[in-house]
Amino acid sequence: MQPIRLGLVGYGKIAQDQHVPAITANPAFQLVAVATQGQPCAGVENFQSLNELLEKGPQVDAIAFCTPPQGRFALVQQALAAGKHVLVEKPPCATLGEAMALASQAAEQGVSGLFAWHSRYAPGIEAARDWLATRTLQSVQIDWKEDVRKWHPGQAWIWQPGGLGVFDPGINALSITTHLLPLPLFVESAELRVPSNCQSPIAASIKMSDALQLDVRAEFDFDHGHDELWSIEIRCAEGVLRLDNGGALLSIDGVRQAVSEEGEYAAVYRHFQQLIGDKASDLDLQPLRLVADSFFVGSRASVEPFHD
Ligand SMILES: NC(=O)C1=CN([C@@H]2O[C@H](COP(=O)(O)OP(=O)(O)OC[C@H]3O[C@@H](n4cnc5c(N)ncnc54)[C@H](O)[C@@H]3O)[C@@H](O)[C@H]2O)C=CC1
Ligand SMILES: O=C1O[C@@H]([C@H](O)CO)[C@H](O)[C@H]1O
Repeated sequence: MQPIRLGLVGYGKIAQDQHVPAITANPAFQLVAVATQGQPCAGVENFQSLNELLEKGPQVDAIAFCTPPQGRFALVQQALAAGKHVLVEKPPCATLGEAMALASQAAEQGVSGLFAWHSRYAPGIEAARDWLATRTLQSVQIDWKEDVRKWHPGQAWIWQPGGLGVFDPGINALSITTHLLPLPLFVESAELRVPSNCQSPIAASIKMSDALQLDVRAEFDFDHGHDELWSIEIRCAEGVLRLDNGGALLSIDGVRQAVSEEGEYAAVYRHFQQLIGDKASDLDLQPLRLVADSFFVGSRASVEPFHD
């Protein structure tokens, strides 16, 4: 079987850390070209833009997008219009409207699209989802705290409009939570703490609920220099489920559970391969909607300026 010829746009941190290793390890894909504005990718043809890749580069069947969310919409639109399958890093776009338009265009074009909510593929998520399916939910506490200087060094885009600030990692927690829970969530209130020299928050407290008044709370912190914390604790009538390390670890009533051995991005690309084979798409908008609603209803507090 011929491999899926893959182009990649935006050869930055996540492309180097995760995407290229996952693509290289999956024989169903062959990375044949990269379009990027930073350092080139070794071993493949490099182009300065998607336009140039599509016009002058080798034939590709699919394109992975690892650019910042601002400006990504036009790029993905161009790939869809060219009949390419698309894998789009999170958050899919800078706005909910753009993401909705991409979902419609992928359907109209009859190509496969994947909004790669990578945290949904963490090793403990499916076992957690199976356990929760027969339990009585009481409350959810999300704590998602990391150091932006470690994960986004020098990335000014994250503090600009459309860059989401702390919701850039925080949306991962929302993508897991919305995948685990049976009913859609909505935002009741939010407090956004925005550095005086930034356009997006460095910390946020969010209160969410669902149609059955489930109490869901989230604390996001992007300036959390010491022990990073990526945890979701779900209290049920029958016991307490806890995901730690971004979903890599699962415990129930304090007892560690067996989890998958597959890494997040290996699973993302295996899913993308399956969608292409099934002529299907997976373009969930709920995590981005919760972020948009947090910005809609969130109170703002100005905090000290951020310096990288
Ligand atoms: N940094 C991290 O730990 C993670 C980041 N992500 C997501 O991946 C996306 C990218 O993040 P990073 O890799 O950290 O950012 P980055 O700033 O390191 O990389 C972005 C890359 O896109 C390139 N680029 C920008 N505009 C372009 C254009 N029009 N055409 C071609 N290339 C263009 C830049 O030259 C740069 O190489 C974001 O949406 C982020 O949320 C996802 C998981 C983890
Ligand atoms: O998607 C993302 O993951 C984090 C980090 O890589 C691990 O939590 C990063 O801030 C965000 O872009």
